[in-house]
Amino acid sequence: MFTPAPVPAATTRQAAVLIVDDAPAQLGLMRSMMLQQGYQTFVANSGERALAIAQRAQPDLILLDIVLPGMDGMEVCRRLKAHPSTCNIPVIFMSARTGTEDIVAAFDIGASDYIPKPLRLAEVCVRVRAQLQFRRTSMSQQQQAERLRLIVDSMDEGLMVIEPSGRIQYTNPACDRYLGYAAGELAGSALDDLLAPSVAQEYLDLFSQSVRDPSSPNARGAREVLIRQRDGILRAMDFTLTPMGADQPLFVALLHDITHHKQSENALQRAAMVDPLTKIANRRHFDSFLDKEWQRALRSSQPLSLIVLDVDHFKGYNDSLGHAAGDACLQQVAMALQSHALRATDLAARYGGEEFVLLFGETGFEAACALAETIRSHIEALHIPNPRSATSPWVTASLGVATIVPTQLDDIKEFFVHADRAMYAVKEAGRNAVRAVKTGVTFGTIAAVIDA
Ligand SMILES: Nc1nc2c(ncn2[C@@H]2O[C@H](COP(=O)(O)OP(=O)(O)OP(=O)(O)O)[C@@H](O)[C@H]2O)c(=O)[nH]1
Repeated sequence: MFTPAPVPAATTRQAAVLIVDDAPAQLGLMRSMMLQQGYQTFVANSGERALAIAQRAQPDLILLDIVLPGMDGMEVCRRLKAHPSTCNIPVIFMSARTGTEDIVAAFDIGASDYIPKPLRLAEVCVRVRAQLQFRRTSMSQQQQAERLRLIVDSMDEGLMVIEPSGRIQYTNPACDRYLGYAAGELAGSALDDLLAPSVAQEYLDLFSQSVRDPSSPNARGAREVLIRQRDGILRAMDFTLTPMGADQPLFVALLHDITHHKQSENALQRAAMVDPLTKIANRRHFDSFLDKEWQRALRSSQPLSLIVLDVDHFKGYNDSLGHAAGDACLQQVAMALQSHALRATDLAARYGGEEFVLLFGETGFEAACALAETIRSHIEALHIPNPRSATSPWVTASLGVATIVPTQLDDIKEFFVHADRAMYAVKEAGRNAVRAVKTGVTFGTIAAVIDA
């Protein structure tokens, strides 16, 4: 009689085999052989029992006789394959029926192997071992695939698999979440449904270049893009693209949401442009705004007007009412100024201390003088008491206005100096008034000073 050598423990550890046969002698023989091989064994002498044990014990393999009392082996196999908890257990049939039809039918219902009876024990052993080995390999592949799926599903970064045509093949849950889509909804969409046409086209060019020449260094790329969410809102993302190197040319895009980063960057940028006390534009913002408007006026030959405004007797205000009241007063003045600079080409700013500036694009001399006078009377009408002022019981301001139609021969600093000088002239003349000057080569080299 054949006595197979036990298989090494490492390959048989914990492998459990269910043997199903209605002949007790056969069952006993098979069992001792499987035990000898180092397998854990379960036995059943009917189909019903086999199903119950399979469900409960979850063996790694079932050796199944076809001819059984009651439910036959074929039906047992059919039921095992129909049940989610037993469908992956390999079934090896053992039968004296060796006709082609029987064998084909067995494989058709999901058998993994078919051993003819009378059994040759050595053959049974190697077939069992081969099936267990195959199961172990495919289970570890499944586990690996499952682990990868879990990683991709739980990633915080969005992931997209894209075909060279720009068709999206797969998106992970983070990507769906970022863009507001249901699971699987994005599969089949085109990249240009999500990106601006020019950006999508750049990627399509990159895809075809990468397919033509996979070693091309440009086939990878990380950049900041705006991606359209399902609701149409654009979202800033870091988009990193990598060719997958699979049989089929595919690209993996990683999406990292930078909306918050962008928001704080924008907030920082805004903060850098705002005066912290009055919340209107600061000097730096004003200077760059003046530069831009100057260039625009140069191109359009439109007039540009600048008002320099200084609060009168403000030292006295602080000295009598305190620095905190002084701050509140500057805030009120700032709000009043802001309310007169409403167009996109206007800007009111705190230039420093109690000095403010206003720029009015496309605004001529008369309009600027009228505006300055409105602003002066607005501040006076705030009726902020200034007990130490020699000019008025209320807080007042002195305003200098300069208007220019700039040319290449004019100087932006000179323009500012003219407005500043006009303001100082008001101070010298008694404060709480407006003085205006037309300046620059267009109006003549001598500035015309006009009391408004
Ligand atoms: N409360 C407060 N005071 C400020 C601030 N910045 C500047 N000042 C004060 O503004 C005052 C300006 O005083 P001066 O430059 O002497 O001018 P003035 O008293 O307004 O006199 P005239 O300009 O000649 O009418 C100083 O006392 C500064 O301390 C500020 O942010 N808050």
